[in-house]
Formats: sequence, C-alpha cells, structure tokens
Amino acid sequence: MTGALEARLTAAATVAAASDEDPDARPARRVVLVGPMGAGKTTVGRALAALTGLPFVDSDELFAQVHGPIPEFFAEHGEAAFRAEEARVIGHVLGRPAPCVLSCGGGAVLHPGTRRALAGPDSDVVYLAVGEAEALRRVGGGAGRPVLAGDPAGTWRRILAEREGLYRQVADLVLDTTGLTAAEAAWRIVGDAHRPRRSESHP
Ligand SMILES: Nc1ncnc2c1ncn2[C@@H]1O[C@H](COP(=O)(O)OP(=O)(O)O)[C@@H](O)[C@H]1O
Ligand SMILES: O=C(O)C1=C[C@@H](OP(=O)(O)O)[C@@H](O)[C@H](O)C1
Ligand SMILES: [Mg+2]
Repeated sequence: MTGALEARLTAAATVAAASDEDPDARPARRVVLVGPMGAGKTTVGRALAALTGLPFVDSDELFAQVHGPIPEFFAEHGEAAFRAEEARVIGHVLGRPAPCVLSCGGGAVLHPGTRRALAGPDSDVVYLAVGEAEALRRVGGGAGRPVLAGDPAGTWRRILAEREGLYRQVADLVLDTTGLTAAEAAWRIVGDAHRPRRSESHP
C-alpha cells in the first residue's frame, strides 16, 4: 500500500496529464491525516500540502470558521454537538471531488459516517501515531483542546486506547512521528526516496 500511496502522491505533485486508464497513475484525490491529539496532523498536513501542491484543509480550522473557537463551542453546546458538527464539516470536504490534504481533528474517526467516507477510493488515509510522552510535550497543558481539560496525561492515554483501533481501521498507512520533525514526517509520507539531498560536491 505504501508504494501505491507514494506513487499517487508523486503523481499528484508532478504529473499534469494523468491517465484515466491506470488508477495508480491518477493523482490522489485526497490525503487524510488521522491520529491522536499532538500527533502533528495539522502541522504535518500543512507541510505535506506544501510538498505536494495540494490545497490544505484542517477540519478544526474549518469548524472554527463556521462555529467559532472550539473551547467556547464545547462549553456552550457540549461534546456531542461538537461531534455532529465536526462530522458535517468533514462530510462537506469528503463529499467534494476537489483534491486536498485534509487534517482531521483527533476524534473525527468516532463518527461512523466519517469512517465510511474514509473507506472510499478517493481518500488515502494516514494514521499519524506518536508516543505518549512526545504527544504530551507537544500539546502542553492541553490549551485549546477541551477534551484534555483537568488531566491531560490520563485523558490522552484513555482516549488513545478507545480510538486506536479506529485509527488503524481507516488507515492505508501508519506513520510513527515520534522523533521526526514535521517536515521529516511529510517526506516519509511522500516517500523518502524523492527527498532532495544536499549535494556533497555543493555543500
Ligand atoms: N513532528 C513534530 N515534531 C515536533 N513538534 C511537532 C511535530 N508535529 C507537531 N509538532 C508541534 O506539536 C504541537 C501540536 O501539533 P499539531 O499539528 O497541532 O497536532 P494535532 O493536529 O495532531 O493535534 C504544535 O505546537 C506543533 O508545532
Ligand atoms: O481528539 C479530540 O477529541 C479533539 C482533537 C482536536 O484536534 P487535534 O487532534 O488536531 O488536536 C479538536 O478536534 C478537539 O479539541 C477535539
Ligand atoms: Mg490539529
């Protein structure tokens, strides 16, 4: 699967006239990043979009454009309302034929309709995994992430245990970002073989 994903991403970045006959030669419609809070979905998604030339969409940013800041929405309407609206926002993006890199909020996979949509042939789904200690370093005290309020470490661990099976279920590729910079993670997704190296003769 990794090979096919790399081939389609490379095609997305470089092939203008793709064949309709060969599905692997066709540019990817969408690359979708899923995974827990602090995996780097937003940051790696941005880097991946820059690398491939695909437009970047973050479901949380789109949500906030429509509904305002997530913490305020949680406080006023609760998590169930957030999940319903999050699924609508993601459904809007997945329902359009436009190619893009879509970074999802960490809980997006909880919605069965979102999981069904991700199983379709138009999305290459990458599960960005991360070790607990590094994720907690990245999210700090959990500011801006209301589900972590109170006990960020314990809640992060419990949530991952609840969701890990769903991340794996929807994923075409799993990438552990622990110890990688966001740029390195983006290159891993595209395929390290394509990464430009500093020439030894031209330092
Ligand atoms: N690979 C990485 N290495 C180091 N820091 C990272 C990496 N990916 C993300 N970060 C940092 O961690 C924080 C959370 O990243 P973010 O992209 O918002 O994660 P997510 O969207 O998965 O919750 C940000 O401050 C970001 O700059
Ligand atoms: O995992 C979750 O339940 C959430 C993750 C957040 O997105 P990130 O995973 O991008 O931090 C955001 O959607 C919201 O705070 C809830
Ligand atoms: Mg994010």
